[in-house]
Amino acid sequence: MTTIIKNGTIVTADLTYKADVKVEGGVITEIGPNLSGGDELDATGCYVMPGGIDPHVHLEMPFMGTYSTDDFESGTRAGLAGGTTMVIDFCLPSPGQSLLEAIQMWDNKSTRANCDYSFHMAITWWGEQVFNEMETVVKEKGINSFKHFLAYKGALMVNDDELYASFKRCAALGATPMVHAENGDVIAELSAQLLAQGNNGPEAHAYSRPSQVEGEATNRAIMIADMAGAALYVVHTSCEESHEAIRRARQNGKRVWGEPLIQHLTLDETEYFNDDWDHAARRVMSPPFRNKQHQDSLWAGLQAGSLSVVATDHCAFTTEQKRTGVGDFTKIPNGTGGLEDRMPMLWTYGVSTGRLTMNEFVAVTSTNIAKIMNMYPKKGAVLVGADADLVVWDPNKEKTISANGQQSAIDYNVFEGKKVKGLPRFTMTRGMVAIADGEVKTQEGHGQFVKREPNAPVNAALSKWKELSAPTPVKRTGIPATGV
Ligand SMILES: NC(=O)NCCC(=O)O
Ligand SMILES: [Zn+2]
Ligand SMILES: [Zn+2]
Repeated sequence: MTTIIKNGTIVTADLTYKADVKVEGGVITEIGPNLSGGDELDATGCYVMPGGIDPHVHLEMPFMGTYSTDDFESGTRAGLAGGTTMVIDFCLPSPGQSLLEAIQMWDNKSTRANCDYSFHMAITWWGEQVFNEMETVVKEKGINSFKHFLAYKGALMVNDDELYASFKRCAALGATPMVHAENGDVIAELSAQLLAQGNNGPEAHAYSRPSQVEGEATNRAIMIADMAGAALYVVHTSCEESHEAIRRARQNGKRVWGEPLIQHLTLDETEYFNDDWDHAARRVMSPPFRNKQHQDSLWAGLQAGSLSVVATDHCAFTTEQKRTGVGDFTKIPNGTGGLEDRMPMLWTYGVSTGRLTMNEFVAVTSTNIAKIMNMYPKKGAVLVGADADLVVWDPNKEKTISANGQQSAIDYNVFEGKKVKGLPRFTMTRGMVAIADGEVKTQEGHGQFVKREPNAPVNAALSKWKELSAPTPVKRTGIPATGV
């Protein structure tokens, strides 16, 4: 089947120009003026951009005694409705479980995906088996990124010795370690203290995770990665302290990326002070929403390039699930939604306000992610030969975000009432039109797993540099005799 996207303006991470796009067999086969010979999609007045890639989602995630409600079907449908054409989920082995067995479980869940997807592997425990299986995960399973939690003590958290060992293994395999950077020990202490003082509402979740716990853990992870010779991807960077550590590291030549979430960019801590318990609990996530100064820092980081991508950490729980934590904030399942709204929210609050150019928008929602995760230009590009994961973006289309009519399976939306201007006219996943003028035409199971090779250019450059600058013995001529 041949489709021509006609009369649009192509916007990539570095170019803006008028051209038509021909799509055949799921890939882009021609770009140029006046193309014909297929079904036509009218892109008059629209921008034709690489579809969004969300590098951080948790679909049907087993967490805090339950499962996140959006699964690979509803989650990817929500993504497509908002212009996102690929997601990367986290494969989470339970303690002691084989990494390969966990991949099998994630493979089973993801067969329902409506768009392409990939996995990061989480390192949730450490031992010889994990060390050995990491090689198979990279070389045979096509996963080149490994996530480490410094928070969630007693559950997903790993200690510094495990972190250093795993980071070294990642470096040796040409893979990228990732980190959820919050100091889990301090959070556990603060949480117990708050509960003992009668502070048990959702606002105490924010009190228990001040920005210092994030700044400390980010800096620690950066330094440990540097000593291990590994690059580092810091997920959900939410505050100036964490951004500062990332900014400093990058200025010093360290290969570190920071990932703010659309929620942290546009929602703030006052949400937790709402006197409706449900309203506040629905917004409980880690790290919590911050104040305006932290938000300004994140926006500035996207502008300056010290922060690289925008994600959602989509991990959606229903109100019923959130209510598990009535009387004890530590039991409120952590996570919020955002897959459907990331692109329109970032366009409205970023591009339309002049904080980001359109090209920067494409970079942080798609191209930078494809490059860091080593799947560019198959993904994240409008180029001949690239997958036809495209969004025809109408900058004049408007809506007010509401849980009513959303694709996500949960019963509320943390962006409820926000007015957005800039929405998909068409979203195309590997050549298939999944969204057409608001009409959802997704096909369950259309999504395919995207294998990602190790040794991305930056990882390869870093390992060469680390090899050249490794400690070497000094060649001496005059060595005194021993035992004299
Ligand atoms: N972020 C969050 O609160 N939930 C999802 C799991 C994680 O990424 O920490
Ligand atoms: Zn996290
Ligand atoms: Zn997450």
